[in-house]
Amino acid sequence: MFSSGPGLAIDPTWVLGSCKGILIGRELKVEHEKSSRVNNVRETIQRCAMVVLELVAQIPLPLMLFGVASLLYVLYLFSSTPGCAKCPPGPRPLPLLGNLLHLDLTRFNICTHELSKKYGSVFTVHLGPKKVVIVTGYKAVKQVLLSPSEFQEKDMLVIFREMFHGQGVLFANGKSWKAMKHFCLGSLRNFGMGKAAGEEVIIKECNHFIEVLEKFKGEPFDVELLDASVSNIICTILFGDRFDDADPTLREMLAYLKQTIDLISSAEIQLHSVFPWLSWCGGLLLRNRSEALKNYRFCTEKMKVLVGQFKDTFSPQDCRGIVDDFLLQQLKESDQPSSYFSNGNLLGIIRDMFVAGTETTYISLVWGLILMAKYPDIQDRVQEELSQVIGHREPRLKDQKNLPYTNAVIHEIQRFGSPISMITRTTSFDVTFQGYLIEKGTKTLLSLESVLRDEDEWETPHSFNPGHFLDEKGCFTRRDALLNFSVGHRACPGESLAKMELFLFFTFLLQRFRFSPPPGVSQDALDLNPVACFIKKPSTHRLCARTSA
Ligand code: HEM
Repeated sequence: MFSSGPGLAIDPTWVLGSCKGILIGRELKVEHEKSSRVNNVRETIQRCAMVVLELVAQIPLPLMLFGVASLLYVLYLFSSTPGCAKCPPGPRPLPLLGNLLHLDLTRFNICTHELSKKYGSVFTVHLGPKKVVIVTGYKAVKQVLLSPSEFQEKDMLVIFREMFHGQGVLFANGKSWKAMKHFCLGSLRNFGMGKAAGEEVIIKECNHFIEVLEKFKGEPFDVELLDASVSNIICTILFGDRFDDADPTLREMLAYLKQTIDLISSAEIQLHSVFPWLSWCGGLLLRNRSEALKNYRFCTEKMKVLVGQFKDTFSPQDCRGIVDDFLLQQLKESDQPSSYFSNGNLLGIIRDMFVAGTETTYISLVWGLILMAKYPDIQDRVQEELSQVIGHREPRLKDQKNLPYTNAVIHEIQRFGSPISMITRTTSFDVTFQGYLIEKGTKTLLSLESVLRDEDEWETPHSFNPGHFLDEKGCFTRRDALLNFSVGHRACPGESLAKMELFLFFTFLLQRFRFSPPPGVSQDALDLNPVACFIKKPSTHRLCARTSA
């Protein structure tokens, strides 16, 4: 995915830094050695690369930049407009670099918005030599998502293929994905979603987080503290029990998850996805890639230990959670050589549920608290409604229908602060879409952000406005264009669970606390611009939570 990641723009300081690193003789590391023949070829390429880089490094920088710019300009002038007449339109690409120099990928959503104004809701850009079709706006994106067969497969960053090998759900395709998605939906229903037991698990975590916040006595706290409580919900559903907040396994997994998301957002990894052959230069040029792969291997080892403990204590009569449910299925299909219930898929399911079930919900909640601190009038109205309808007792899911304003605010938080701004697909065959030809295997980026900010669907798309979800009588009203969980065959299987979590956490916290910016920071100064990242995260990190009167 190329969401609002900080981009493919090549930072010259980074390139020079890497060259310098090479010249001072950093040791060559060649990853994933498969055969000595391949190694020899790689080593030769690396040696050649070093020689070339040494030569290039001797050229004065201004001269080198002038040379590269002139070469690209000449190539641009002599290149014919690529693509076919029937393909979606788009800016004219440079040879090799495509539109990388036109696109500010640290503001990819804004770029996409601007390009869609010029070229329409379906257009082509070239990320390096790779042609990518971008689809924007509610109508076009929904049409792709609900297409029966045209855009079936998910397209993935190269690093995800290297890490996950098509196991699990999130980064899988084909028959294995289908079997695992079916399992996830069924097992989530059994152990979490739409059940009283699921509600109890969430309420336990809400009360736990309230205790954590009370210890700050109104002093500023780091919103990242929320991640352990949110994560413990999916951990309980997976493993049958929560981790202590300070448990080293939980802390390490959360830290590695955050670090890996930042690494994957880096220019290096985005660049690698455009030019996969860069990995032939080993760990030298792609240190973030090596670091992300190392993190992933570390987490996989941790998960293997956990799974081992589960296998040792597994009893088919007493399923503790999704992991046991998987082991039971594995046992039932043990005589079927083609079964998808493999150990690899078990690790994949745990990883996907942990990642998707933690980061997205936690970020949505953080957006919610920041928005309440920024707009105290809206916070007042929510607290007034909670006090009238619920009073001092604990909120419950059944209260939702009696809290129209609070419900509208929670839905608007999901629209305004949706963590996933882009999803990817690829065409399974040549497709005619909205009159354009999209050739087989074309990477297709669907901008969910453009749906959630579609000017034809939302009255004030760029402002936080709970009125989007209220009718003229003040009753809560659903909006079809709220596609933050996606739709169609790849839609989020955790949608119901996430909605339960958002409602309960939000009402528990707002009933108990008044959220405000830290001392010295005004409401106006609270920054609503997301940090450029693979996942759309807010940049503010500290807030105050004072006990409500
Ligand atoms: C506010 C919270 C959440 C949001 C906004 C969200 C959103 C999404 C989106 C947009 C997708 C991609 C769908 C696509 O490619 O079309 C997705 C996939 C997925 N989500 Fe969520 N999600 C959330 C919470 C959760 C939770 C709590 C879980 C786990 C229980 C979860 C598990 C998954 C999985 C396993 C997939 C992959 C589905 C597939 O590829 O078929 N998500 N989610």
